[in-house]
Order: sequence, then structure tokens, then C-alpha cells
Amino acid sequence: MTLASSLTQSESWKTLERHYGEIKDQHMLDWFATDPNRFEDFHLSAAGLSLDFSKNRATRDTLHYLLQLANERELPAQINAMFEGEAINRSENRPALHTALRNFSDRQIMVDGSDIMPEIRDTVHRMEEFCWKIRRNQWRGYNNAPFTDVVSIGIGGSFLGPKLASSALKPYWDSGLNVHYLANIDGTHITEILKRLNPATTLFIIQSKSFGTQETLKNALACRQWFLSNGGCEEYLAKHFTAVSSNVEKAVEFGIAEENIFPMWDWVGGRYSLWSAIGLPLALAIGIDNFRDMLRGAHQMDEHFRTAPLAQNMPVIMALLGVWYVNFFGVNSHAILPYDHYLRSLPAHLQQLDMESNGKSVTLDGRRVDYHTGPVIWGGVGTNGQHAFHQLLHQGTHFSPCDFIMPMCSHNPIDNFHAMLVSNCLSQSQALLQGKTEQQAIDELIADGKSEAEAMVLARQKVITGNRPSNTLYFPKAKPQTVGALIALYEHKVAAQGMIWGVNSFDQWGVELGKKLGNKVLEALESDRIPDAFDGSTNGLIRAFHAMQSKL
Ligand SMILES: O=P(O)(O)OC[C@H]1O[C@H](O)[C@H](O)[C@@H](O)[C@@H]1O
Repeated sequence: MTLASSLTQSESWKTLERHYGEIKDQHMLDWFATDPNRFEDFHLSAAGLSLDFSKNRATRDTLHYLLQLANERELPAQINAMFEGEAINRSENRPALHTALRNFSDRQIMVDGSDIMPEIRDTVHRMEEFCWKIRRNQWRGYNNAPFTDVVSIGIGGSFLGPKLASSALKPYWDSGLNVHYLANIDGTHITEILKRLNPATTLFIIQSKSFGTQETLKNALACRQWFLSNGGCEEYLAKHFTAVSSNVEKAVEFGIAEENIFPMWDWVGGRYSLWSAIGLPLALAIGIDNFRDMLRGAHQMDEHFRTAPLAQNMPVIMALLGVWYVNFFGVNSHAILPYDHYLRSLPAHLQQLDMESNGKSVTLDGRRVDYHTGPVIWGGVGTNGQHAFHQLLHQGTHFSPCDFIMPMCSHNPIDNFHAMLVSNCLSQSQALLQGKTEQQAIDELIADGKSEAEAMVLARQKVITGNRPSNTLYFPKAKPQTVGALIALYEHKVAAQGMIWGVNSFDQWGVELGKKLGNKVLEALESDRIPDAFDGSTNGLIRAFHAMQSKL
């Protein structure tokens, strides 16, 4: 599909520009005051999630114009193309079919003329069998002791999704297995993980779609070496090493028995791969039934995204509000604030999901964009963030729209902790909305016993602009289905934004450059020759490395 007009020349874009001029100085509090139904009408529910988007700098007209933009960008047709398996990842000529991995309907999904659903179902059955064997101690370590630990070795998409879901679903860990995630190429990380483990009771899963990622291969080799030097031997490798990869040949070359390799496919992007066998460490921890429930939740969100009218479509509305801030308010960041310890890894996962997908400057047909695309995604768990970076949210010169994410019930309902946590979440979005006027600050200071003159001076420091936007996403409890729906919601939000911006949300060529240069720098670090091929700063730092290493 080629979109006829450039985005910024479109009618709806120009309307939005005009409309921005009209409402940019209006206060959300006035809209609440004059519109008693604002909460109910700026509210959506889907797949067990509820979204309050009433605290956004958007009126009913804004939504109308944003929806016009979505229609002008042919969003329904683009969404359909994604689900139907069209090669929307044009630079790699591939479909983006992570939705097929959680397709519980009986719809066939065709790639290159054949239905991919049987192979997907077959893989889930293999995962089920594998989980059953490990969790029921049918598959044991080399000295016949049951496994106690699983080390998942992978990075990027082969790490962040499973890591997030594993911590989000910690209350469902019922097998007694400890699951560890080894990602970074850092001797410290691997040392800290392995020093607690017994090779005889440790299972390794090498997670790499390409089976060519430097960090993963290095960590995998080091784990194998550790296994062989601490009681294991070549003959036992097949019992202790498994892999998930689309590159079976390379995994076999590495020494993984072919029957221990779970498949991955070209049509699943790394950051969208949690739903495939990349989710194996998670399935081992929570069991395949809970894993399937997570897929079910994601499928419900898929169906919502695929079929709900744009005006009631949660991912689409979140996407459009994001576009509104990035392109009209000139905002270039977005904060993710989960008020749930179990969801603390959400910002990290969404950073990759969003920034790797929409951190792009060229459209699908190769034109340089003349508008901004994906914002910087950041955040942290509440309430910790309140005592750290929320200061900037309230009084900084930048404003960053926020997503407050909150379960209404806790898995650990002790004392009134949860009510306190929820009260913090609600009062933060309330404070962002309301702010504090200079007069309010003066009144407070005078009530605190300051003289009028002192109050006048101090009050300025205490003014809080307010009128700062946020979404609140809430749900009863972080159960497998909810977590599935939540992650899928953001996947679709990101995809919908990519569709509006006309970029390819499914490739990542920028990452590739760093990987290539990394190998050349490593060569220079490991040779005793002073390199001159790079820029002055890189050369200087390499010399510093040589000098400091030689002093140790
Ligand atoms: O699964 P792998 O092939 O090892 O790839 C791991 C990661 O590597 C890259 O750098 C990509 O940017 C990620 O999207 C990918 O998930």
C-alpha cells in the first residue's frame, strides 16, 4: 500500500495544526468543569483492561480530527494487512505475524501459500511436552537429579519480553524452578549468575532468532565451558542445553542436539517474540496453561484491535494521542509508570518495543520524514519514581505524557498497602492535572506563618503548571490474561503509530551498524597496535584501555 499524500500535506494534518493553535492554552480542568461526562466518555475497556484517557490535552474535536487522520492514513486497511500476513516489513520483505502465535480462532494464516497455524500449534505442543517433562522431573540432569535452575541466554527481544512476563507473573511460579536471565556481555553478569548454580541441576536455553548475536553466543559458549569444567561432559550436553532459533543449522553447529531446538520464524520480529518458543523459560516457570492464558489475553486484544471501530479502539486511541503530543505539542518523550512491583520491567520492555520499532526517520517508500516519529520511552515503578524523577514531570520545562498503570487488587493484600499504592498513583495524575497556582502557593505559605513578602518570593518556586497529560490504565489484577493483553496493547499502539507515520515498525537497521563497528573495535582493543583508523575520540579511548590494562 502506498499512501498518496505526504503526511504533513494532508488535510487532516493541517486541520490538527489549526486546532492545536486553538486549544493549546486551554486547561483540562476547565474541560472537566464544563463536561460532567468527560470521564465516562474518554474511557475505553478491552480484553480486561480499562483506559481512562480523560486527563489528556484533547477535546472531543481533537479526537474527531485525530480519527480523521487515522482514516486518511487508511489505518483499518493497514491493520488488516498486518493480520493478513502481507509483507509489511518491506525492507526485509517479511510479514509481521506475531498475532498468529496467539491466534485462538480457526482463521488460517497464509505465508508463501501455506497455512502457518499447524506449525505454530505443533510448537506449542512441543513446548507443553517439554515443560511437562522438566516440571514433573521426567527430564533430569546428568546425575539424575531434577533441575533446580534454568538459565535463559538471550538479549534484546530474546530477553526483555520473557523477563518482563516472568516478573509480571511471579505469583504463578509454581514449579520450584528458578529462572535466570543472562543477557549482557559482561563478565560480572555471568559470574554472578553461575556462582550460585550447580551444573548438574541447571538447564540452559539459548534464545536467539538469528543464532548470530555476539553477546548470546559468547555467553552460551562460556556457560558450556563452565558446565564442562564443573562436572559435565560432552555426552551430557544434550541433557542440559536447548535452543530456540530460526537458524537450526547454526544452533546444531554450536552443538545443540537438533531435537532440542525449538523453531522461530522470519515473520516474528525479536521484540514481538515473547509469544513464540522464546517464551519457554516463562512457560517452565508458570506452566503451559498459564502461558496459554497469557496468549489468550493477547489474542483478545488482537481481536479488539482488528475489529473495534477506530473511535473505540484502545491501541488506536493511545497511538493517536501519542501522535498528537509528538507532532503538534512537540513533545519527544513518554513515561511508563507501573504502580505494581511485578510490572517493574515494563518500561524496559516498552523501550525496546517502541524505540526499536518507531525510532525511524525514513518512510516505507524511502522518503525522509519531515515530522517527528517515535518518542523516547522511559519510566520506572511507582512510588519509587515519585521520589526521583517525578519532580521533572511536575515542574520541568519539558512535559512528558505519562501512562499510569495500576492493578486495582494486589496479589499480596497485606494491611492497607494497596490502597496506599493506589492513592499515590491517583494523586500523581491528579497533581499533574491540577498543578498549583501562585495564589494557592502564597495562601499556603501565609497559612504556614510566612510574612506576605516572604510568601511572594517563595511562591514562585512552588508554582506547578499543571495541565500535564496522562493516561491511567487499570485492571483488576495482573493475571496471565491481563499481562498478555497489556503487552499486546502496547504492541498495537506502536504498530498503529508506525502506520500513521508511514515508517517500517518491524526492522532495526540502526542496531546493525553498532554491531558491525563493535567487531572492529574489539579487534583494536585486543591488538597491541595503536589504531589510527577511527575518529580521534575512539582512538583515544582505545589507547586508554591499552594503558589501563597494562597497569593491572
Ligand atoms: O534473537 P537474536 O537474533 O539473538 O537477536 C537479539 C536482538 O538483537 C538485535 O540487536 C535486535 O535489535 C533485536 O531486535 C533482537 O531481538
